[in-house]
Amino acid sequence: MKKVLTIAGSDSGGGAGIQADLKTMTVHQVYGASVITAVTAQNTLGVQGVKTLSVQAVISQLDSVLRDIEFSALKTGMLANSQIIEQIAAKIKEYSLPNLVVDPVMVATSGDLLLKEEAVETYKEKLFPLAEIITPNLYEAKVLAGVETEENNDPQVLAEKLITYGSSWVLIKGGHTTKKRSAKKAVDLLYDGSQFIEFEAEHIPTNNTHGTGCTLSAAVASNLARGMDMEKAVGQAKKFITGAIKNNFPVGQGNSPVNHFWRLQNLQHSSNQQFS
Ligand SMILES: Nc1ncnc2c1ncn2[C@@H]1O[C@H](COP(=O)(O)OP(=O)(O)O)[C@@H](O)[C@H]1O
Ligand SMILES: Cc1ncc(COP(=O)(O)O)c(N)n1
Repeated sequence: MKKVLTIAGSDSGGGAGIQADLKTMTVHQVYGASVITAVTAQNTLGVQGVKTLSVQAVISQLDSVLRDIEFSALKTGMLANSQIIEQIAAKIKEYSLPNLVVDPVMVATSGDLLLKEEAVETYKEKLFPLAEIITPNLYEAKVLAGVETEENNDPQVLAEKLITYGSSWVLIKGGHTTKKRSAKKAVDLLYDGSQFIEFEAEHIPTNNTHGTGCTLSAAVASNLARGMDMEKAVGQAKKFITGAIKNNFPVGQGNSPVNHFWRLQNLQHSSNQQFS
């Protein structure tokens, strides 16, 4: 079985972060290991507290797993600050880890900040050049491109800017343009510096989208670990997240997480053609 590592924050509510990643990896039939960067006190209503671990604590977890386990892919989620990003980048280089998926998490769906502002430059300088793919949402893409005005919402222009930071691929997620309940499509844009590929799915009119970004990037990492090329890995991950949003179920009193298990239910009830 292929092994995949997530380096991210813990969501006590179980819908995003490390918890979403491990559930996603499990239903993709890869072995998931985790390095925790921060512990959030979080539920479906929002983030009530954040305790970021010391750089030493993060690196010691990373050394433990990297000395022992061979990973076919890894993803990063909430990295909290620039010191953590810098040290993680150094370790990824040291161990020549393959198939790095960077989800540059900045803000939770609830609006709570998960990254120090000064860390944006460190992402660009240290981590993106090592990444196979970066997966910002539209808001994150604009911050990373240094674009703040409303008129610069064109994902193609943003992708062209972000690819210059050195990742092999950029995926700009369309969830934030499709938050409006009237939206018909949820479109994500993949770019490798020469070709734009759009992934289109039906837009599901719901607020129960907690953990969508984490889940999508963990699915991409799992698919890459299983040997898919980037276009297929993203295409399958997009189908997975769409089903997970569609099949959400009530969890707490706020915005429910996506349903990671729909794929298991689906596997039980179908001949598994869709995911083979
Ligand atoms: N309401 C929705 N209906 C269908 N797909 C959605 C919806 N909201 C988000 N998505 C999809 O979920 C994935 C994560 O996107 P997004 O929500 O923008 O990321 P993030 O959680 O990082 O903000 C993308 O593939 C996006 O198109
Ligand atoms: C620990 C942690 N990591 C990431 C997110 C972002 O997830 P989302 O934007 O989908 O709520 C989160 N809420 N908590």
